[in-house]
Formats: sequence, C-alpha cells, structure tokens
Amino acid sequence: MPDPRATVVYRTALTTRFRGLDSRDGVLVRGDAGWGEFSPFWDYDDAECVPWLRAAREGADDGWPTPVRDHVPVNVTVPAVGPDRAREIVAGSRGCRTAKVKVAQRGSGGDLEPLSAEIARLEAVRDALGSGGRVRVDANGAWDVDEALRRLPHLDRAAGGLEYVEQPCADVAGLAAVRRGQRGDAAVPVAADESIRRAEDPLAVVRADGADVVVLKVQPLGGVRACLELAELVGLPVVVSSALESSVGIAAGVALAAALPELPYACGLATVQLFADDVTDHPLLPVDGALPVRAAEPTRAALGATAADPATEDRWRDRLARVAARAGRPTVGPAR
Ligand SMILES: O=C(O)CCC(=O)C1=CC=C[C@@H](O)[C@@H]1C(=O)O
Ligand SMILES: [Mg+2]
Repeated sequence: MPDPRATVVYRTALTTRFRGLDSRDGVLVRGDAGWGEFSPFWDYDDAECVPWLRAAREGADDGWPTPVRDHVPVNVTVPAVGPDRAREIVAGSRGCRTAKVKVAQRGSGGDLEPLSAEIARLEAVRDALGSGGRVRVDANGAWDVDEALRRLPHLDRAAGGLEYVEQPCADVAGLAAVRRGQRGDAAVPVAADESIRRAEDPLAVVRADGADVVVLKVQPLGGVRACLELAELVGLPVVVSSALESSVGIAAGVALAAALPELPYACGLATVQLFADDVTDHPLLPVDGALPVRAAEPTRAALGATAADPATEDRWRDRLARVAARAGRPTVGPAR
C-alpha cells in the first residue's frame, strides 16, 4: 500500500450507475492541515483540472474556515433508475427529507428517456418520502427550452410539487427562457449547476436572470474559500453539492456548507451512499438526514479495500503531475 501520509490513489465500484459511471477513482493528498481530494472526472482536460487541484491543496495545506453550524441537512440522490429501485434508495437514505432525482437521461441511441418513466420515478420518490418531503430534479442541461417547458408541469405534478429544477438546459439563455416561459403561479424555480461550475464567467447566469438558486461544488470551483467568495458575489441561495467524492472530498463540501452565512436548502452531499467502499471506516453518511460537520480521516483498512490497481494508480499520478505543473506548484507529497 502507498504511504498514506503522502498521496493515495483510490478506486471503488458504485452501487448504482451514476453519470454514466460504474466506478469512481481519485487521489487523496495529505498535508499539514489534513487531507484533500483531487478527483476530476476523466472527461475534464488538464486545464479544467487546475481548480480541482487547488481545492485538494486547500484541504491538505490550509484547512477550513470556521463553521457557523454543526450539521448540514442533505438530500438523497436518486439516479435514473426504475420506480422500485428509486423507492428503495429513498427508504435507505438515513432520514433524508429531500430527494434529488435525475431526469432527462439519454439512452444509448441518444433518445431522451420517455416522460412516463420520469413520472413513474417521481411518483415513487414522493410516495417513499411522504407528503412532508421535498423533491427536486436535475436534467444536467439535456433539454432544449421547449422540451423543458413541456415536461416540467407533468414532473411537478408527479412529484407533488418540485422544489426546483437543476440545469434544465445547457446554456444561460436557455435557463433564462425556462424561467420566463413558465406560468407565474406554477413556475418551478431554476437552479444553475453546470452554468456555474463549467462556465468561464460564473456570474453570467445571474446577470441574465437565469437562476433562482446556484449549486456550488468545491473541487471544480477551486476550494471552499473560492466558493464562499463566489456565493457572496452571486447573492442567490446556495446549494452545496458533491462531485461524487470519497468522504475526504465530501468533508470539503461539508466545510463549505458549514461556513455559509445562510443555508436554506438541503445539500447534495449524501453521495457516499453511492460508493460500494469508502476510504475511511468512518464515512460521512447522513444521520437523521444531516451530515455532521467534521473532517474525514482515511483509515488503513479502508485504504487497503479501496487501493487502486497499478494502471489506475499510474494514470492518476501522471495526471496529478501534469496538472500540478500547470498550477505552478510541486505535487503534494513525495513522488512514489
Ligand atoms: O447533488 C446531488 O444530489 C449529488 C451530486 C450530483 O448530482 C452530481 C455529482 C457529480 C456530477 C454531476 O453530474 C452531478 C450533478 O449534476 O449535480
Ligand atoms: Mg447537477
């Protein structure tokens, strides 16, 4: 096993296919302040990975700002699964009172999932949550404006009321058009995710009146402090969400959620539930629908169970070295 005081490459299967992935991998880096995670998805190029590395180094070298709360309410994340599995995921969510449901999935032929399948999933989620719970959907930018306006009233009804729709369309103009195009009294609020984390100018969506809520993810946005600054500039309610990390990366999201002055919505940080194995014996899993505000310390046994195969290990070490060279500072920890 690699020296856990330096850098460790992990890999785990996912319990349910998510974002087209059946497994997740990344690097944990250790510094004077603790642990950080560097785990950009493989479809991100080296330039896009630089903020992810900045976030990992913040966790390892600087630690987190002072929290203003000691727990963070979280949502259960329901991938694009059938109604029975959706019900099971909500029932096993450790008390989450909010569910985020993936919609607008494309099949292998490129066709959008039928509306009837999305309705069945949402009805099952509402049934499992009961009337007091909240339901939101995430379309990951896959609809055009007409498709969003056509589907949203049906999904809103099936869910017994949607809290918001995350990234219904790919671009800022589309988000603004979805906000404008809905009937006033039945309008589903719009949350911007990709329009913040993958945008050259994350404030463009705010200027265009394209969002009611913004989703902030620590790694792609360059760290907890960078997100706190962005939240202040944006001036809209913030939902902190994961980038599907191990408990080490989730702890950074929790640190952000804990430091925000206001936290009106449940956060998308319960995704360790999608990991078959975690890097610690004390995973950041919800208790009564909330995560405790604390760090996550990798443990020897868990690192053994999640140790990456040599090819994955080499791939990550090469990527880390390339991105570190771009970022202008040496890789954290000694090379192998
Ligand atoms: O917000 C959540 O409930 C969980 C995190 C989540 O949905 C995501 C994590 C990682 C990649 C993204 O495609 C996805 C998202 O779009 O928000
Ligand atoms: Mg999203």
